[in-house]
Amino acid sequence: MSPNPSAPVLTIDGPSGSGKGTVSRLVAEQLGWRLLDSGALYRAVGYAAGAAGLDLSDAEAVTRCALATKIRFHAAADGGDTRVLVNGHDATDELRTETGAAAASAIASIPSVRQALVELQLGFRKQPGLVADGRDMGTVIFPDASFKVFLTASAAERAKRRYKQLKEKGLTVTLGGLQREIEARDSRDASRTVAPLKPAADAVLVDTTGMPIAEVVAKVLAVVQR
Ligand SMILES: Nc1ncnc2c1ncn2[C@@H]1O[C@H](COP(=O)(O)OP(=O)(O)O)[C@@H](O)[C@H]1O
Ligand SMILES: Nc1ccn([C@H]2C[C@H](O)[C@@H](COP(=O)(O)OP(=O)(O)O)O2)c(=O)n1
Repeated sequence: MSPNPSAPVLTIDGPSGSGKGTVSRLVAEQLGWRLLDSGALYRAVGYAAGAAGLDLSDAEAVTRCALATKIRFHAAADGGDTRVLVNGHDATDELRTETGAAAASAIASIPSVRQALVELQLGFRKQPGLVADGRDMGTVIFPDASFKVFLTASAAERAKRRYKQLKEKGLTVTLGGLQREIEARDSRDASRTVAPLKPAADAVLVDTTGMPIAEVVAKVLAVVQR
């Protein structure tokens, strides 16, 4: 099936740990729509560039790498996290680390790398609809989306959520270290010149601090169903 520019799109943007991934997955399930985890694309390119020994600030080399990297999503056989295959290698676990996130954020500030990933992202737009999770879904990739949400939460709560999530995955992290990493990443994502992290003018803002996931999902579904 080819992309369908008339398929409805719900964009869910926001900073790290605001709940985009979790909420996008649940909302896509409820609506029966497809899902685009755009962060996983940037993580995959950062990973491929690192594996190839590239300097992550070398715009030309990383852009060539972004164009050449084969990224595939596969539903996990046990119903767990979707697996991400990078050039045929299941890199899901490496991609979810904070090192993977920092590499993604670094290469994501290169305009030609972002450009290299545009077509791929547009290709996810198919009937019956798409939930697109990221930083610039509502501002740059799908500016004509019918439904746009921007999730936020206090920096302290986002760091606590990420801490719990990574601990549960068995990773060694400290709360203070994570909070610093998340703040550095948010500040880089929000201050870059191309496609910075910011709400689209027509996005509905939802502050999820202290809000249970089910309530966030209900609020987002209400945006689509109103
Ligand atoms: N509203 C919420 N309240 C409590 N925990 C949440 C909430 N939203 C998400 N989480 C948890 O926080 C962690 C990070 O959420 P995630 O969806 O990966 O965020 P993002 O994609 O924005 O980085 C996950 O472990 C998730 O279960
Ligand atoms: N649409 C996107 C998605 C992610 N990025 C970059 C910036 C982010 O710090 C990294 C990782 O994004 P990801 O959504 O996977 O990270 P979080 O789950 O929010 O911590 O990729 C981006 O620049 N544009």
